[in-house]
Amino acid sequence: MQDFDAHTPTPAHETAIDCLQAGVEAVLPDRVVRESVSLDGDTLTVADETYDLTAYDRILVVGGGKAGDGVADALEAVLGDRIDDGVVVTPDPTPSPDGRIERLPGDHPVPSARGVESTRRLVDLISDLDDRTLVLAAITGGASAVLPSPAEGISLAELQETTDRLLESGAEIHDLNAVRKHVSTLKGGGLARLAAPATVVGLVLSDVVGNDLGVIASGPTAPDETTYDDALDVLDRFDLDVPKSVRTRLARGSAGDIPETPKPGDSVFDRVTNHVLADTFTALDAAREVADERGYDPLVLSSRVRGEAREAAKTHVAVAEESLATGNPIAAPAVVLSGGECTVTVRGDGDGGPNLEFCLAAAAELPEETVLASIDSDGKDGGTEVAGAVVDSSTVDAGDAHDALARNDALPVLREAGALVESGATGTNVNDLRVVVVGEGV
Ligand SMILES: O=C(O)C(=O)CO
Repeated sequence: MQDFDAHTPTPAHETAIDCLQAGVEAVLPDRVVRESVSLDGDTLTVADETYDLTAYDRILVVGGGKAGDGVADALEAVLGDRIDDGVVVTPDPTPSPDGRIERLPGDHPVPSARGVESTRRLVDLISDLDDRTLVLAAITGGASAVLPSPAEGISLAELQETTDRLLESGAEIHDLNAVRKHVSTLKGGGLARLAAPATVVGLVLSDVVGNDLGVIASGPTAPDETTYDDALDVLDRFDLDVPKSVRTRLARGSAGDIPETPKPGDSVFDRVTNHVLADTFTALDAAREVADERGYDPLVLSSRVRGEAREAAKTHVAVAEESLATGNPIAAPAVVLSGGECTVTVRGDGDGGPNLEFCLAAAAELPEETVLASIDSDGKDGGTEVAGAVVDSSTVDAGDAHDALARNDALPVLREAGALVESGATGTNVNDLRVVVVGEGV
């Protein structure tokens, strides 16, 4: 991963960026997998579980998402020629160093034709397995779009339109994925169902608040707690105008004409174990250490902040104000950290994403002696090519900020102010990471 590129005129700005960089480095798949997966003779250990490899004739690696490539690299490094075959689908696939795991392309945030083709290869690999096969599944955020397999009767164009509507709606990921799980074959436990009776071990990097396995990447290896009715309810609640084929499928499912996704207790999960190897808290913990080393009092406010980005920003400004005024919840100089997944309800046609909106809204109200930065850990906020921004009370004029927010156009204003944080694709994906440095730079 390249060093973050950001304007850091003061030590407080530097601290903010260094905290974020350390946070992302702590959740890079290579580091995370090597910390949790090891091979000793014929014993494979994943987190606290061991697998006797003499029980298997074949070991396959499948999966995908934004961190899929890194997970595959690390597994190749740990398992070497014990891996027999594999297909991993990611947005920017790099050739496998030893060619054991095929790396194929998929796209995000909207699924693409090449993603469908790549996923078909993965499906072919895991169809018809026996109980002497071990499947290691890289489950990482972004896979809902990167790894598409539209259900019968739904075209790619219809899946793309449905994804667009869902993304624009401001719906949270639980709702979004309740729909996606019911219009595709691999999601909602579909991968586990296809691979049964093989043993499936999910290696999960969570980008979902609360680490709900049924939601991360739309839960290909996890039981689905949602139903066709839930998916229909999402369409109604957000007043979503989706293609007829999608509504028809959900209605038929709701009427019992199409089988449900596998639920908790279903026998397809008898040989499935999922391990969450890293999440947002892992990143915040590393950021906290950096703040501590710099002489700040660190406080992890929450790894579960969600809701409309511009509203969450106000809460973070309020925390900074309180810290300066009364020393609560922590006295300055302090570093307040948070993570989570904010959303944006798109009303304008500008450029931006949740982290950019968060920063712009905060910049309009931040007290002096405060620096705030917010990034998407994957390095691309919303549909932009930038990770996020770092701001202080002098970054933007409050009126300009409000005008840009009304157009959902945070990117140009923050670019003009020289406030962008650029990292390129980081190769990993947990949630958004935020840092507020309150008080003088130490
Ligand atoms: O579903 C996805 O792909 C997400 O990014 C959430 O894990």
